[in-house]
Amino acid sequence: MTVTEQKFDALHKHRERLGKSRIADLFDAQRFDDFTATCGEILFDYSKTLLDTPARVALVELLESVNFNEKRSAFQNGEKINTTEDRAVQHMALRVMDGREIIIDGTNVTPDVLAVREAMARFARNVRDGSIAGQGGRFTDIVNIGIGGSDLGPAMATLALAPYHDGPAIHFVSNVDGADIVDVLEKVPAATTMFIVASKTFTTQETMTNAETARRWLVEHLGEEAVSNHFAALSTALDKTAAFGIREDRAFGFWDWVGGRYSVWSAIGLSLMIAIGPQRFDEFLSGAAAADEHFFSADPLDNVPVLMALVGVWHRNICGHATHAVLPYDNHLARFPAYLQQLDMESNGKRITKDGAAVDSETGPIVWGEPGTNGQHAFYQLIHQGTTIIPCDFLIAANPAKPIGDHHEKLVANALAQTEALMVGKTEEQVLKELSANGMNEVEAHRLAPHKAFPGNRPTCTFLYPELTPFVLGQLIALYEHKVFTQGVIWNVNSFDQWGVELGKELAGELLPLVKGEADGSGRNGSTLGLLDAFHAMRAKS
Ligand SMILES: O=P(O)(O)OC[C@H]1O[C@](O)(CO)[C@@H](O)[C@@H]1O
Repeated sequence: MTVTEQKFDALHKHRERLGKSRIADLFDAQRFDDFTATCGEILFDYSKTLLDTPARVALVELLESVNFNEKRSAFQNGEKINTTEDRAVQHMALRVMDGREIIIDGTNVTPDVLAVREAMARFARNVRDGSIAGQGGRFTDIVNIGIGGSDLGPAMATLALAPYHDGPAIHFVSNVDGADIVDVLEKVPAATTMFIVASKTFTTQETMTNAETARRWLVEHLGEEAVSNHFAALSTALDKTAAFGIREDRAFGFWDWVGGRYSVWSAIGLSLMIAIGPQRFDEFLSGAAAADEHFFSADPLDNVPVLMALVGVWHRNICGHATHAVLPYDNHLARFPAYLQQLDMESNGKRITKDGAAVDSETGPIVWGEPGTNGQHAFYQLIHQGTTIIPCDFLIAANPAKPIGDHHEKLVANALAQTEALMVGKTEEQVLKELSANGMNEVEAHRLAPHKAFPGNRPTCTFLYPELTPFVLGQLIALYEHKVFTQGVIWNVNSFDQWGVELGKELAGELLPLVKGEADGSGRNGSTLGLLDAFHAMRAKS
């Protein structure tokens, strides 16, 4: 047994020791202080989990057994930790605010980072004040065309920071489904619309198809000469942006050490910067930088992303919980769960270790979620009474984005009520007592009681922050990024590649001629052939 296997084994023993213990029974006067940590003004509460002090000690020992400090330093120092693509991983360099040196491959990348950030800020300011204008005057609408990390980050953050939005309207087009771009083109005025083509590789099928469609539409409305003024690009492949016809001074670059799902801090954040202005964008970066500082310096028990990771490993590997729900009680974070799906599942959805062997423990959980209170009236039934235990993250702002009446107090009361109900539950005896107090006869009360009882003992973590400012949003995202990194270290997987998306892309390329009816499918499986035949028959009828 390796040392890490021994540590996992010890954790399983802690789970056995805790047996049928109730989370609620772990509470004493100290537990809240002891099982919370802060990153700046963000409070992370993991006291409503079935972890006690000895189990937590064992989790920290697990972390030590994988040489976490050494691996975190390698990450921080720009070593090529993305070993299957031979790349460093340094999205933290994009949020350096003090001009400090960041060395990658022997070169200080900070001057280039700052130069692009400054060029973006100039461009954003000029677009916002109208000194860069379209054929019809000041740009009223910006359409970001991108997918995955080139869409989810800016789309999530632009919605999250809606209260700070004082620039032109921003639209996001990602899907190759023509409905996505057509819906947007139907509502934007060509003469005052700018298209930002966001693609790290500038080869992604969905994005390039949408970009070509946007280009054709613009040319139809305004003529070929409009393209240079109505298009910008964000990419690591500046040769390709030029080939598309995008002016050099409208193409903003970044680097291969920025993963797509970690790229909102780079030029990919341009649409967000145009929405909220460069100063607010800097605050967003500063929040992430503050979370970096925290992650790279705090001791494990004070380190929020490390604790998030350890709690997650406890739930995934030791308790066997396969999914993880993210439940923002903050409507502007509606896209946060989708953003985290890519961040977490594309990073740690792996079955092979960094050494090329099959993993011997479960890796990334299924991440999902919706804002509260909406989810309460949809899927919370299963979280409370279903057969699967789902650890949840609740996110709560102390202050509302849009104060009105007592909405916010009601929202917060609901969030706290859910975490309490999930932990405490309600026994059949309690239900029986309530029903008979309400005058129900005994037979009927006994018939209903099992349905109305809640098992409780369902774990939750809560993030409480003063208000969803650009700074806090930057912090929150970076905390989850570093959680994902830490779990990747524990599972010994490469959190920075995504080969699992390739096969589907290849097959889509092969199938396109069949879908277009330009080739026959001999040799393909019966289901795909059957579906193709049915598809062509339906198309022929319409
Ligand atoms: O920015 P690009 O190169 O268009 O890629 C978009 C997305 O596609 C992926 O490579 C997965 O298909 C993501 O990792 C990435 O964010």
